[in-house]
Amino acid sequence: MDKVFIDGLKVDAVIGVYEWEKQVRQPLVFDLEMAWDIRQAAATDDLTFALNYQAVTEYIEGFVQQQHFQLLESLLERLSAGLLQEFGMPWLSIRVEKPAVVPQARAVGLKIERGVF
Ligand SMILES: Nc1nc2c(c(=O)[nH]1)N=C([C@H](O)[C@@H](O)CO)CN2
Repeated sequence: MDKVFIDGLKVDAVIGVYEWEKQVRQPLVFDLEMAWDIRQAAATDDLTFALNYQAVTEYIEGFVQQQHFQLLESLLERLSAGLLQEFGMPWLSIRVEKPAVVPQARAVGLKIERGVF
């Protein structure tokens, strides 16, 4: 299956389990791979038949800025469910980094896959 990707999407979010984290916005960085058969878009040269990565980007920005979760797990589970429903891709892989929150590490985070590949 073909894949559409978004790499290094930075969105500021209120997220974290500690009290100080509920008072500030922290950067999150998302990487996505989304399964999509690109052949109809390629044959017609028509965005209507493509998985529009600009629209996906704007959906993620809106979702993350409106939600206030403690755990990255909660954010990714709900965000991936929303993306599958809104855009109809059969499968996605989504990775989120919280840079610089754990001083010993460059970044921490998680990666999940949802849907059927
Ligand atoms: N698996 C997870 N571990 C941790 C999370 C998380 O969301 N998922 N969050 C935190 C804190 O909020 C972190 O930002 C600071 O240590 C800790 N561990």
